[in-house]
Amino acid sequence: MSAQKVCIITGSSSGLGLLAAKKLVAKDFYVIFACRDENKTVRLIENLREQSGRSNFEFMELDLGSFDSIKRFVANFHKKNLPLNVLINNAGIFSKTFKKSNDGIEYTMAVNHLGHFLLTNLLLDDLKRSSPSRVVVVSSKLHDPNVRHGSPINFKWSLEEINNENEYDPMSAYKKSKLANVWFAYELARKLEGTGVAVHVLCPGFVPSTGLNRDANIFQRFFMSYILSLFPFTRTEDFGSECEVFAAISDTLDGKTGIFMSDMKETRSSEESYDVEKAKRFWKLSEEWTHLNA
Ligand SMILES: NC(=O)c1ccc[n+]([C@@H]2O[C@H](COP(=O)([O-])OP(=O)(O)OC[C@H]3O[C@@H](n4cnc5c(N)ncnc54)[C@H](O)[C@@H]3O)[C@@H](O)[C@H]2O)c1
Repeated sequence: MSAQKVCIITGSSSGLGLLAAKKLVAKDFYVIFACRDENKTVRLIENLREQSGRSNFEFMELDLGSFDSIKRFVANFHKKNLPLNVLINNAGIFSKTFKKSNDGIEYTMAVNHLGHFLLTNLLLDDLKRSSPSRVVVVSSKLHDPNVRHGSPINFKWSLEEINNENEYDPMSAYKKSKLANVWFAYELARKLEGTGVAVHVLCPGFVPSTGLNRDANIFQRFFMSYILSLFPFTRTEDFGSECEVFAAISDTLDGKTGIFMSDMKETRSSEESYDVEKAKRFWKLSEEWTHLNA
C-alpha cells in the first residue's frame, strides 16, 4: 500500500468521473470515490469489485453543497493517513431552477466552484507532502464570455447578486461557475509555484450523454443523446474521461502547471480567464464565502 498512489475524484458515481475513476483503478491507483449518494456509490463499487477482481478503491461521503460535509470528508480522509497524489475536481451540476446550498449560496456556484475551492484548500498540505502531485479542475469551454450559447456571462461579485433568484439564468450560472473554476486553477497554480503541486484545468468536450443534462425534458435528452451525438463537435464519455486521466497522470505534463487543456492539448482559455486581478479578487471572495480562514 505504501508505494501506491492515491487519487480522490469528486462526483465519481456517474458520467465522466465514474469512467475516469475506473481507469485510474485499472492503472493501480488507490481511488477514493468522493460522492454524495452512499447507496448508489457503494452498490457501484461492489459491482466494480466483482467485475475487476480489484479492491484498490473505496467510497467516502462528500456533498460539495455543504461546507460541513466537506470538512467532515477531509477529517475522515486525514484519519486514514494516506498520501494524496491526485485530486480531480470533477463533480458538477447544471440546475434549471434556482436553489441554494446548505450554506445559503446559489447551488451551481456553491457546488461547481466554492465546494471544490474549500475542499482543495483543506487538502493542500496533503498534496504538498505527497509531491509531485496534481490538482485537476474540470471546467468547460463555456467559461468563455465570448461563447454565447444563449446566455452571456454576467459575472457577479457579491453574494447578494449571486443569490438574486429573480435574475437567475441556468446557463449563465453554469458559465460563471466554470469561469470561476479557471480563475481558481490559475491562481492556485501561481500560489503553489515551487511546491511540486501542479494544477491543470480542462474542458472534457461536449458530451451529451452524461447526467449533466438530467434536468432536460425527454425531448431535449433525446435530441442531445442521439441527434447531437452525430455531430463532429460532440465527444464520447470515454474520450471526456480520458481527458481527465490525461491531465491527472500524463508524463508529458511533468514540469508544467497552470495550463488549460481541450482534447488533451494545451490551449488558450478565454481572455477573461487570464485577468490576474479578477482571479485574485475572486479568490478573496471565495475565502470569505467559505469562511476558509475563520
Ligand atoms: N458533459 C459535458 O458535456 C461537459 C462539458 C464540459 C464540462 N463538463 C464538466 O464535466 C464534469 C463531469 O460532468 P458529467 O458530464 O460527467 O455529468 P454527470 O452529471 O454525469 O456527473 C457529475 C457528477 O457530480 C456529482 N455531483 C453533483 N452535485 C454534487 C454534490 N453536491 N456533491 C458531490 N457530488 C455532486 C453527481 O452526482 C455526478 O456524479 C462537470 O464538472 C461538468 O461541468 C461536462
